[in-house]
This record gives sequence, structure tokens and C-alpha cells, in this order.
Amino acid sequence: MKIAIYGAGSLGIILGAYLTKGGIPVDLINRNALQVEALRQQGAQVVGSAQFTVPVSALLPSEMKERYDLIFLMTKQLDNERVVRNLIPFLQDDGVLCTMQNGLPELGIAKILGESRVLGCTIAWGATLEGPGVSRLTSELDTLTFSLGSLTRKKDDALLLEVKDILEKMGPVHIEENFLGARWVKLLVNSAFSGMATVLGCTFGEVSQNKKARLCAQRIIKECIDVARQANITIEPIQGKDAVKLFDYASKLKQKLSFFLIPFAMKKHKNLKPSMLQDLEAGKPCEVDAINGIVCMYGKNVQVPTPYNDLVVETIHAFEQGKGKPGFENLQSFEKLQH
Ligand SMILES: NC(=O)C1=CN([C@@H]2O[C@H](COP(=O)(O)OP(=O)(O)OC[C@H]3O[C@@H](n4cnc5c(N)ncnc54)[C@H](OP(=O)(O)O)[C@@H]3O)[C@@H](O)[C@H]2O)C=CC1
Ligand SMILES: CC(C)(CO)C(=O)C(=O)O
Repeated sequence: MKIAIYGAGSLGIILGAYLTKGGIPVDLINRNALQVEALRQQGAQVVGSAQFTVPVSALLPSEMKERYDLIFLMTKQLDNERVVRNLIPFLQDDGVLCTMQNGLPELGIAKILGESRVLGCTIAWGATLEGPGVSRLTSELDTLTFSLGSLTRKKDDALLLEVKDILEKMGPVHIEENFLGARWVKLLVNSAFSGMATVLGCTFGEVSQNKKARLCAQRIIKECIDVARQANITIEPIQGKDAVKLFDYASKLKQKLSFFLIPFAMKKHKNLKPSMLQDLEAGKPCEVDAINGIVCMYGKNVQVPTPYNDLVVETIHAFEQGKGKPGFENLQSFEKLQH
């Protein structure tokens, strides 16, 4: 199987390093010439929770010549239509694209490639680019899990099983038949913790320790659960935890319990710094429309209000336009929503 990672940055360098180390040849493709040069000269360097360096095959998009059976898509979800259309000539006629992006990217990509040629995978671990060819694994080693699926394929589908074997060179892969439900649980985590940590300029741990920030995260989780329920989506567990059971509430008592549980649920992920915040710090636009924005869009469609998600989107877009910056002072505007 001829395989590529398209958009080998924070995540892609780490996945590429693990696959290559595990004996799966893979091309790491990136538009940034410095990255490609460093990957060629020094190899893919993983630092942080795991530390190793592996010689890899790295290419610029202009150097792509082959047609791939499987492309892992790891660019940010800002320009997906153009990126995916440009990849069509580099996919075999029966080749598939597996998007590892956050949000709900499969639906848009399926409109371009057709449902049968799109796989999706949620990644429950985190990574931060440290420099050309170097990426820091920020999650603990027992959380390097993947949730793999598609809009149409069953659990025993041969292709899903083949991709599972490939990804298991890095960590456990769960094939998810209710794949949208698996997407929604990651969307819930990203909306609440990536959203708030980006607004406040902090880590997941700091969101859950600060009671005002935790309250906002709790409300965002509740909005996601309410929207998904109204849209007939059954949210799946993540890393063995059932977010709906833990965090949905109809009574004051359950609401208090859910608030109390948040720091425990986030313990293993306390050091995560969201990729949205990393983008803002690098002066780049971020994926907020594909994360909190998607929840707001679904909310409108099913008529469930999403005021906390709306304010995250509004606040982060303001930062992108140079109005304000991430910091705990932004909690003030969220406090107004409680009245
Ligand atoms: N980082 C994380 O911890 C996690 C990220 N995700 C998701 O995974 C996806 C990738 O994230 P991440 O690895 O952080 O992203 P990065 O921005 O670190 O990596 C993407 C890389 O792709 C390059 N790129 C962008 N557009 C193109 C293009 N058209 N052609 C070739 N190369 C391109 C970028 O270059 P340039 O620098 O020039 O933009 C960048 O180096 C996102 O959807 C994110 O939400 C999911 C879980 C965790
Ligand atoms: C929070 C994290 C690292 C979880 O995998 C993530 O999805 C992101 O930063 O985009």
C-alpha cells in the first residue's frame, strides 16, 4: 500500500515517525520548504512523552509524482475544499483519504470524493511543533488512541481493518461504527476545552482548575450534548469515559456533580495546549469555525441555543482581527451569559 501524510506538521511528524519506525513506508508531505529540508536532513524528531528520531521520506507538494492508495490528511481545516481537490490526481482510482482533522470534516470531503473514498479518524492525543522537523508529544503514552470509521463502512470492513493495523504501529485503534457519534465526543472536548483554553490563553488543566472557566466549559459541554441529542446523534464514549453519562444534567445535584468531575476527567490531559491557541500565537487564523462554529451551526439547524459556543467563536474571531488577545480577563464577557 502506498501511503502519504499530507500536511505533516505537529501531528503528522509524530505519526510519520511512528509508522516509519514500525516498518510502514510513508511519504511526509508539507508545503513548508524548511520543514521538508529538516525532515530530510535530520529525520522526524519526536520529543516530549516519547523521544526518538527516525529517517523519513519527505516531499514538497510540487515533488509529488506517485498516486497513493491511502492519504492521511493532516492540514488544518481552513482550506479543505481546495486541498482535497488538489489531491485527487494523487489518489489511486480506488484510493482513499483518511482525514485526521478535528471537527466534522468527513461530510465536506465526501461531497468532493464520494462517501466510499473517505475515512475519518479522531486523535485523542496532542502535539506541538517545536521547530523544523521536531514535534513534541504532549500527551501521556497511555492516551495515544485513535477512533477510526467512515460514514458508511461497517466495523468488519476490510479497508478499515487494514488502516487500523497501520495506525496501531503508534497506539490502540478503535473502529467505530457510529462514527459521527465518535466525532461528536471529540468535538465536545475540543469545543469546551480547546475553545476556552484558546479564549483564556492557557492549558486544559488551567481551564478545569479555575472555577469560572470550568463553569464555561461545563456549559459548552451541555450545549454540545443538547445539540447532538436534538440532531439524533448518539455521542460515543472517549477513552472509556461516557461524556453524556458524566456531564449531562437535568437537576441541580447532577449539575454540581458534573462540575466537580471535570478536573478528574481532564487529569491526564492537563498539559494540553490547544492547536487553535498555537495557531493564534503563531499569528495564523485558527479552526474555530470547524470546532465551536460547527456546534453553533448544528444548534441553529435543530433550534437549540448555543450562547457559550457562539461567544467563543465571536471572541476568537476578534483575536484574529487584532481585537483583544487570549487571557483570563476574557472571562468577564462570559459571566454576562449567566444572568
Ligand atoms: N496538534 C494537535 O495536538 C492536534 C491536532 N488535531 C487536528 O489535526 C489537524 C492538524 O493539526 P496540526 O498537526 O496541529 O497542524 P499543523 O499546522 O501543525 O500541521 C499542518 C501542516 O500542514 C502544512 N500545510 C498546510 N496546508 C498545506 C497544504 N495545502 N499543502 C501542504 N502542506 C500544508 C502546514 O504548513 P504551514 O505551517 O505553512 O501552515 C503545517 O506544517 C487539525 O485539524 C487539528 O485540529 C487533532 C488532534 C490533536
Ligand atoms: C486538544 C487536542 C490536543 C486533543 O487531542 C486537540 O485536539 C487540539 O489541540 O486540536
